[in-house]
Amino acid sequence: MNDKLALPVGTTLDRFIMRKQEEFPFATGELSQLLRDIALAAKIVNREINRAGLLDVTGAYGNQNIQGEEQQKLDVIANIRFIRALRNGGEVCTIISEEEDDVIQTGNHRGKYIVAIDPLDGSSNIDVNVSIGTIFSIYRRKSETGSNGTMEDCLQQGTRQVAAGYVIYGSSTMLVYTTGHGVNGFTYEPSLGEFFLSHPNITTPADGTTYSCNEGNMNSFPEGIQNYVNYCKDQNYSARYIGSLVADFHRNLLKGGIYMYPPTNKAPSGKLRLIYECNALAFIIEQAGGKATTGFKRIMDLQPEELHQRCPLLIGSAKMVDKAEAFLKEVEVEEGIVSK
Ligand SMILES: O=P(O)(O)OC[C@H]1O[C@](O)(COP(=O)(O)O)[C@@H](O)[C@@H]1O
Ligand SMILES: [Mg+2]
Ligand SMILES: [Mg+2]
Repeated sequence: MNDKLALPVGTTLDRFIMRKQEEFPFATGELSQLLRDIALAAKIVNREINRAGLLDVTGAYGNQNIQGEEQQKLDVIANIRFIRALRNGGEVCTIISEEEDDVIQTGNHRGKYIVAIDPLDGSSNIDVNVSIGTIFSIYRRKSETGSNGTMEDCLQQGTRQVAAGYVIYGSSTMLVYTTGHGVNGFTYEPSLGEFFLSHPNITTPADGTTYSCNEGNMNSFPEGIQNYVNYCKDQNYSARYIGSLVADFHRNLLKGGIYMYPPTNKAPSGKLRLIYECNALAFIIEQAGGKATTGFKRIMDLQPEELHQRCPLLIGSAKMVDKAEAFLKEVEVEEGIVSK
C-alpha cells in the first residue's frame, strides 16, 4: 500500500513525522523533533512574510552579509527566528547560515546535529510579493557529543545529509522534505496553524520542456550552456525564471524542467552556495528521481572547503541535465580539454 493510502486524509506534518519514526524502532526521535522545530520557525517566518507590507519589515537592513550582498530586513528576521528555534529545540550543536560569517554554536553540546540554512532565499523578491523560500540541510555530527561542533562536522559532503528540505512562501506555503526515503510535501493551513500532507511521494518527471536560468547573463555563460540554451529555444521549450531558487526549483520538481546557474563573469564559480542551497536541493531532486550536477560532477559528491563556497548548479529532470552536460562535454572535446 502506498503512503497516500496508508495515511488518513488530513495527515498533519507532526503525525507524519511520528509515523515515519515508528518505522525505525531504534530512532531516538531527535531528528523528528528537529524537523518539528524547523516547521515551527517556518510558521513564524510565514506570518512575518505575510504581514511584511503592513509592518516596517520590508526593504534593506543596511548591512552586507559575508558574500557582500545587501541584507534585507526579512533576511535578518528569518535568520533570528530559525536560529532561536534550533537553539531552543536542543537537538542542534552548530548552525551554518547564509547570514552569518562564522558558524553559530548553540551551546547544546549534547546536540547530535548540524543544520545549514538559507533562512530566506530570493531576497530580491521580498518587497514585490513574489515567492520566496527557506532551504535547510541536516547532518549528523562526526565529533563526539559533549562539546561544540567542529569545522569537520560542518564541511561534510552532501551525500552525508540525513535530511534536507525547503519551505516555499508562495500562493500557499509549503514545506517539502526528505530523510532519504522519498520526498513529501505539506501545505500550510493558516487558520489551523498546521502543515498537512498534500504531496505524498513526490517524483519528478524524467524529462521536461521548461528551462530556467538568468538569460541576462547568457553572454558570459560557458559556451556549452549557451549552446544548450539555444537548443532549448530550437525545441520551443518554455523559459521560466522567477529569481528565487526555491520557487524555480519547486516548479520544475513538480512539472519537470531544468534550472541552471552556471559560472558567469560576475560569479566565476556560480552564484549559489554549496552547503546551504545546492546540497539540500540536490538531495531532494535525487530522491525524486532527478539529477543535480555542476555540469561535470555530482553536487552531493563535492567536498566543501569553506562554509560559504559557491558552485555551478544544473538541477532537475534527469534527461535534461544529461543533455546540458552533453553540450558542455562537446565543447570540451572540441577544445581538447580533459574533463574537470
Ligand atoms: O539575480 P540572479 O543572479 O538571477 O540571482 C537569483 C538567485 O540568487 C538567489 O537569490 C540567491 O539567494 P539569496 O536570496 O538567499 O541570497 C537565488 O535564490 C536565485 O535563484
Ligand atoms: Mg538563497
Ligand atoms: Mg538567503
